Amino acid sequence: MLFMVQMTVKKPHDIDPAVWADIIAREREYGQKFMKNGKFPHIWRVVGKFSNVSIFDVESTDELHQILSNFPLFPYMEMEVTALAKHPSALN
Ligand SMILES: O=C(O)C[C@H]1C=CC(=O)O1
Repeated sequence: MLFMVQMTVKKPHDIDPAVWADIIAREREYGQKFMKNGKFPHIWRVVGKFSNVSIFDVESTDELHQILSNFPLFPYMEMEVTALAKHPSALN
């Protein structure tokens, strides 16, 4: 099942820079684990925003929720999830 997820980061203005840097480092490591195993094949930056558009390829909505809710940045992100279906004009 394919999902498009837009994640928008809401950085607390008063967060300790070292704490934030640690969260960002753990976020990268956690996300790249799913990029390597094929469950998170795309991530794109939304130009001009601290936001991304990502594609997840998972078995179920429960699996997607499990992955998303364990992102270290989860408490600091708004997420919009869109289920994707094959387009009839798609060549592959
Ligand atoms: O920088 C971001 O857009 C936040 C974030 C969410 C997943 C990831 O790898 O980074």
